[in-house]
Amino acid sequence: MALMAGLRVPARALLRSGCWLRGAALAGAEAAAGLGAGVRRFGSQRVLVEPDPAAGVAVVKLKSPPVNSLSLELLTELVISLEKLDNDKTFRGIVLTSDLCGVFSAGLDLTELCGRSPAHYAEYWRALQELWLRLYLSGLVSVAAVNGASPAGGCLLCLSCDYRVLADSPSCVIGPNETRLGIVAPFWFKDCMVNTVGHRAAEQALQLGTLFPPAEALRVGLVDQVVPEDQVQSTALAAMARWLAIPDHARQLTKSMMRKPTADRLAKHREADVQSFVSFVSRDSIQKALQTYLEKLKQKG
Ligand SMILES: CC/C=C\C/C=C\C/C=C\C=C\CC(=O)SCCNC(=O)CCNC(=O)[C@H](O)C(C)(C)COP(=O)(O)OP(=O)(O)OC[C@H]1O[C@@H](n2cnc3c(N)ncnc32)[C@H](O)[C@@H]1OP(=O)(O)O
Repeated sequence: MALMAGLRVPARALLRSGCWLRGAALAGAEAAAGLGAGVRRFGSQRVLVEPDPAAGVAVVKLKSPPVNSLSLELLTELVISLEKLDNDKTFRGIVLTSDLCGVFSAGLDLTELCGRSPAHYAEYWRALQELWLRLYLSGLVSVAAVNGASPAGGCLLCLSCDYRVLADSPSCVIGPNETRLGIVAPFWFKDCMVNTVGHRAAEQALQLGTLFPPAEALRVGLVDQVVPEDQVQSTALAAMARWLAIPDHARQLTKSMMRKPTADRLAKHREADVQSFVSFVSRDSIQKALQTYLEKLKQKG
């Protein structure tokens, strides 16, 4: 741990801030490329939105150090940003990526699932459902530029997008590792897996809690492209251009036809799903398993 301005800041977070410095340099490059002129970044504390109105695309960056775990705050801020972009006719597509080095998203924030009240668990789960439904059914083209590890809930975010580009680095693992924590992915995560990689591959990955390295993720169809780390965003933007070449109304109706039945399974039973989660996560055995996992993570650090 390093001490900074009276706050305990993990050394890893300071290292990752190297990415933010690189981000500042990139901002200069963007300005030089014309993005700066009259185009302003917006967003919130944990979600940075870099709009390119001329292209109709916004790059949405998760920036909740140290690992972009999906806290209630991050979920809420992401929903708000997506809603804003969905309702703004300027935009036809988003690239979802991470502003941190080496991590796309660590999945659900385990501190939200440990030692809290049933009311808190319910609020948290509703926020996660809201984010998934909004992203999964968004009329915008969504491309995930997966520039870091993306376990469990991080993988769900990627699967909710239309297209996935993963960085070719051994640390960039992606997959549904829930069972390894002693927990169970919700049925709508399972459905997303099945829709993406097929029943057999999904069943194996979900039961075994597999975290796929890039080449395996590509082979199984969990991601669509694997490219060198420094080409993830440009490749995502190139993919976006291909998707944007299709008329919106035809693509959107097709997307809805493909995805609505899956989304409706949750939309029609949201409250039952909340209650099922609350009773599952409140069990002593699950609380113990989550605490133990969280402690192991902290000791590793
Ligand atoms: C009946 C059924 C009904 C409904 C469904 C029921 C239940 C479903 C319930 C839950 C579903 C959950 C899905 C999930 O997403 S669970 C989360 C799974 N995520 C993980 O396993 C990832 C764990 N993290 C890592 O593997 C690594 O941190 C990493 C690869 C992402 C990054 O590695 P680094 O070496 O770069 O960083 P670390 O040193 O490991 O971590 C830094 C720091 O961050 C803390 N942390 C990491 N991950 C999480 C997390 N997910 N939540 C909270 N905090 C996390 C870690 O402890 C370190 O903290 P300190 O700095 O030491 O304090």
